Amino acid sequence: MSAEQSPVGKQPTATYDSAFLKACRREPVPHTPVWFMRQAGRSLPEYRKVREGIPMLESCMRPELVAEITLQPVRRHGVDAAIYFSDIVVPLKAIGIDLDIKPGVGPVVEKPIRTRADLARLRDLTPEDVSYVTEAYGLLTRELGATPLIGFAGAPFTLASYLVEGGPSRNHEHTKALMYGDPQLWADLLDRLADITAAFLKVQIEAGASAVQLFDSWVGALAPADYRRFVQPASRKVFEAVAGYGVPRIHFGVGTGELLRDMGEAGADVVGVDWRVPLDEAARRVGPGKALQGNLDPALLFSTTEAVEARTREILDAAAGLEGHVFNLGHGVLPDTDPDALSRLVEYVHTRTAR
Ligand SMILES: O=C(O)CCc1c2[nH]c(c1CC(=O)O)Cc1[nH]c(c(CC(=O)O)c1CCC(=O)O)Cc1[nH]c(c(CC(=O)O)c1CCC(=O)O)Cc1[nH]c(c(CCC(=O)O)c1CC(=O)O)C2
Repeated sequence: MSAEQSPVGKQPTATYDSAFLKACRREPVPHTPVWFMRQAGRSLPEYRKVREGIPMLESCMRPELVAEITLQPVRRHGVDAAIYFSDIVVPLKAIGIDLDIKPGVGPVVEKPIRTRADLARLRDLTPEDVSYVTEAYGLLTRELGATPLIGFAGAPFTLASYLVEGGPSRNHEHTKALMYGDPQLWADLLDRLADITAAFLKVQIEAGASAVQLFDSWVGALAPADYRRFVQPASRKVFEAVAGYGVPRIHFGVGTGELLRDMGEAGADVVGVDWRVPLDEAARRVGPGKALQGNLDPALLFSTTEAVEARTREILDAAAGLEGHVFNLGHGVLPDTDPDALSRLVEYVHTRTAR
């Protein structure tokens, strides 16, 4: 690791000059960088082994375990970036919301948030609430050398959906009932969540995150006009709060083909695209001045190597004219994915795009 300091914070120059961060900044790259959402986790036997008997949320609070799990896919696949091992509900747990991650279900909130009185339960997040995060970043930045570490958080809409529904939801009916029925309470709820999310991202950047990704996984459930009215102000507040650090800000959601421009305009430097929109079309929708990330259908990894490579070539061709491209899946690695298929994919993208 170089002792030289980069233009951004305490980041070593070798990290600043990595292919991943260059692509995010829309600079020329030696090869297209690759990482995968959910690259750590259940697809890896070494993850299942170290997680044995430890509940998900507890594992997120043990710095040594977090560091080990975060490093596993970097060692195995040779990806161009690590993503901090955590979950989008960790900051909510840290401020005392009574929630758990139930195996096979996902995050479940004991008492959903639906009234003005409930808002008082959403207090500010302080660095002390998540001291284990700062500690784990310290371990990780030492181990990772030049490999950038991505921090992340859930966006206000997606967090609100979990809090209002009380768990994962297909139709978001309680969330939408609140949003349309009491716009002022909704705006106040999203504003609270924006402050909590911004504070959580700041902790991660100050501890060494080289980039951050804001997951608005479920916002594709909204029409563009509703997105702009009910969601964009809070997402913009999060992005503005971390703008001064100068680290790339990635914004991602599923089924967001109609929202790509608005999500970019919320303040992202890099817009994540799922598999439903080809990257050249996504670039037209997003407009100039932003890099794109994506977008292989994660289910394709259950097919043949030939099928994966054929679709990957199409993606790389569609990305050829982009200002910056980070290769990723269109959503997270599915739990039963063959890890060797992921390793082969990294190798394939690197070889195909070597300049
Ligand atoms: O309802 C669902 O489909 C998933 C809900 C669910 C969440 N955490 C969860 C679950 C249960 C599960 O995955 O089985 C619970 C959860 N979160 C995570 C894991 C580990 C794994 O997937 O094997 C797990 C499974 C826990 C276990 O091992 O039992 C870790 C996680 N969540 C997340 C991330 C960030 C990333 O994707 O890279 C990461 C870190 C991955 C890494 O370090 O490589 C983010 C996350 N968690 C969550 C969401 C909301 C979107 C969604 O609901 O799909 C999102 C954002 C997204 O993936 O779009 C909520």
